[in-house]
Amino acid sequence: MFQSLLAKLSGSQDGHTCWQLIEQGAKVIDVRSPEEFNSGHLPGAINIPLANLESGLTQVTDKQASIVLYCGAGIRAQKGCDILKAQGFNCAINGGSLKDLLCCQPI
Ligand SMILES: O=S(=O)([O-])[S-]
Repeated sequence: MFQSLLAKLSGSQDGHTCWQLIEQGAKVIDVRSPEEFNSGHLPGAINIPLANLESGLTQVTDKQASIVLYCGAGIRAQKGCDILKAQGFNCAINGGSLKDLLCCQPI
């Protein structure tokens, strides 16, 4: 509940929009810590902790690529979006929290 509220306040996209993008091939970046990532993450997500994002995004070279970032409640994901947009990745969106994304994962 608290995480969902934080996700809304962080400016994250709704989960269904995120899943549509993911199904269309968007890159999925989990900006949480490796410990958080290892305790559960979205299938296909890559882990680039927020602190490493500026230098760590070597897997994505196409600046027009859709990128969905998520974290625990959307705050770090929003910061990550801001970092990527400053680098010219204009299609980066805040997917909010892992929990919210899992809740609306298409079957
Ligand atoms: O939203 S958060 O995972 O940075 S607390």
